[in-house]
Amino acid sequence: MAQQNRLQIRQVLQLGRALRLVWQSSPGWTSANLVLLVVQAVLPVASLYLTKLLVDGVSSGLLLPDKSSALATVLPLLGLLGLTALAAAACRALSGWVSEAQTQVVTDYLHGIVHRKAAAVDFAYYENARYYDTLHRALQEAPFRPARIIAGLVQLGQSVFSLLAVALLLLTLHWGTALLLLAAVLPGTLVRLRYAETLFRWQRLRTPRERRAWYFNGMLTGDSHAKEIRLFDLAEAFEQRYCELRAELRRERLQLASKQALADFATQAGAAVAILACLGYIALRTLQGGLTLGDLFMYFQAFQRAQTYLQEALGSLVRLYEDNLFLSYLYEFLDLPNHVAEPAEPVSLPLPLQSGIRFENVSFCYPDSKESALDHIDLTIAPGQIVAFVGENGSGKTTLVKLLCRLYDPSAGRITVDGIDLRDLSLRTWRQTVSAIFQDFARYHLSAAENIAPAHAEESEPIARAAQASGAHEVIAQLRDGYQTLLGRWFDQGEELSVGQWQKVALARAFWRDCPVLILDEPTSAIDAAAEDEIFEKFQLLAARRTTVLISHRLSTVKLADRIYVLAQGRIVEQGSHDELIARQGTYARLFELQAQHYR
Ligand SMILES: Nc1ncnc2c1ncn2[C@@H]1O[C@H](COP(=O)(O)OP(=O)(O)OP(=O)(O)O)[C@@H](O)[C@H]1O
Repeated sequence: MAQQNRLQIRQVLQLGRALRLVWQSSPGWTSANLVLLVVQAVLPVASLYLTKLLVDGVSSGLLLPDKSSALATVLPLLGLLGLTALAAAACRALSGWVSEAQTQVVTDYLHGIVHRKAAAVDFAYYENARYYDTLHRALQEAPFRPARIIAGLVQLGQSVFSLLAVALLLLTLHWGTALLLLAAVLPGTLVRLRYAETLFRWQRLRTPRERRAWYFNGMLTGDSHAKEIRLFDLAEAFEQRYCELRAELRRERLQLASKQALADFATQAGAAVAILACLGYIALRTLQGGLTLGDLFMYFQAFQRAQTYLQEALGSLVRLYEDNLFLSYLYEFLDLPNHVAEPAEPVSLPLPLQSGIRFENVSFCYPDSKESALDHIDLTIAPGQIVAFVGENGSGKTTLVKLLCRLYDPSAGRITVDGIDLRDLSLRTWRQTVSAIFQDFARYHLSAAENIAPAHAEESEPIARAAQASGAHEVIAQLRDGYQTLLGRWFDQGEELSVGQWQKVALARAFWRDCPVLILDEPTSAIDAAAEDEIFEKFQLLAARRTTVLISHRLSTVKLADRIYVLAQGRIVEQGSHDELIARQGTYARLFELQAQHYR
């Protein structure tokens, strides 16, 4: 409990971090907001004082024989009051506009921060459910909490400034009024603080269920499951599970909302009692002749306003506390550590490669997993060599290339390139050295050219060359606008491709980056046999200068590799050229024979 409290206090103390974010995103708008804040605080007090002068002017005018002479006092006061009201209205409008503009800027800025972090965190996080909970909470809270913090701070500033001004006025009546004010507002505020904490804790616990509900929602409304949902008649079952989850969350949220309603009632009731006591005192003093009618009016108003300001100030504090608690979700996300770390002093990698890539006794176990996915792997990939990995599902082939791409670091052993540990190269250097296509390749709903070279779509020649090598050129040439055609059906004018055509485009992307190391994880699984043959014919030319790692279940493709490694349960069980492995009559030969039978 004490630890929890300490944690929460630390979170609240991070208000500085929220303010820094707001300031960094929009210094100009923040300054404008501050100026408006001060002006808006002063205007109501000026208006109160002018009203008092007006009431006193009118009441003393009533005693004069020539009533019209009182107009000389009253009319300018009326004019000033009108000007004050006008200025207050202008400030309110301006303040609304400034706040809106600032909210937009801060929200976009925050999204930018989240995007950069999401792209920079270890890939491992994307294979971890807890990360998605954290990301989900950050995405839910990041866009609007800082804007609410700004609004809360503006409100707090306005209320505190106005309160100070009015409190000074009230103290001229009696010091006890300040105590009455506090007694009116404090208890309800404390209850609301408690409620904010309860809500925060609940929100944290509900994330997995909420994400599950979103998952069903996504399946019911997205395109990736639309076929199966119709064919297997899954809509009703999924809808029911969605509704159950939502109903459970709704029930819990409503319980919390009723607690909040109680807290609000406590605030209001306390305030009503205090107002009555104070108003009674002011009326009594006026009847006793201690106050003029103008004073009566001014103090009545001042007390009511002070009570409103105090309530607003404490309400803003509660909201700030709550917003800050919820912003801790964003900080939790932004502070996620990377385990695949950049070296303190990166070593440079001279190209072309000399001795090649070595796995030295490499073992790997996925985080939260008990079984090793790779077990004491030792192998060498010479520069310019085509090396293939084969093995049954789950034998560790993709894990091996994930390590090679440094999406993960080995749990034991090391991977070297020309004798340099991968961990000593800067991530950027290594990732620029490697190009890859994975089984779950991406389909960008962008133009065909952007699909091949996402950030260099204007480089038409190398794009076309890569597309020719992968067989994508023939596909793209038939599209309405060639390389400028938008692919996919997400956006208007987009043209959908078949799975194999998409794969050819993804393969072109891997070819386009003229990197010394090329990784092909099931690159032609959806491509027809004739096209595959052609691709690999061109590919041998293309790969001549490159070190290539190929994963494929099609052993007719694997045949072309200089060296083949057969994996089973994370270990290398056979290795050699195609002919050597066939001669050995082991697992590879058996698998090859099995596949060949289908074609006889
Ligand atoms: N993110 C992960 N977290 C935990 N375990 C994983 C993860 N990814 C894969 N594994 C496990 O690691 C082992 C090796 O998986 P890997 O994907 O490397 O196999 P593969 O040989 O590429 O299989 P396939 O031929 O089906 O693509 C499997 O037992 C798998 O269950």
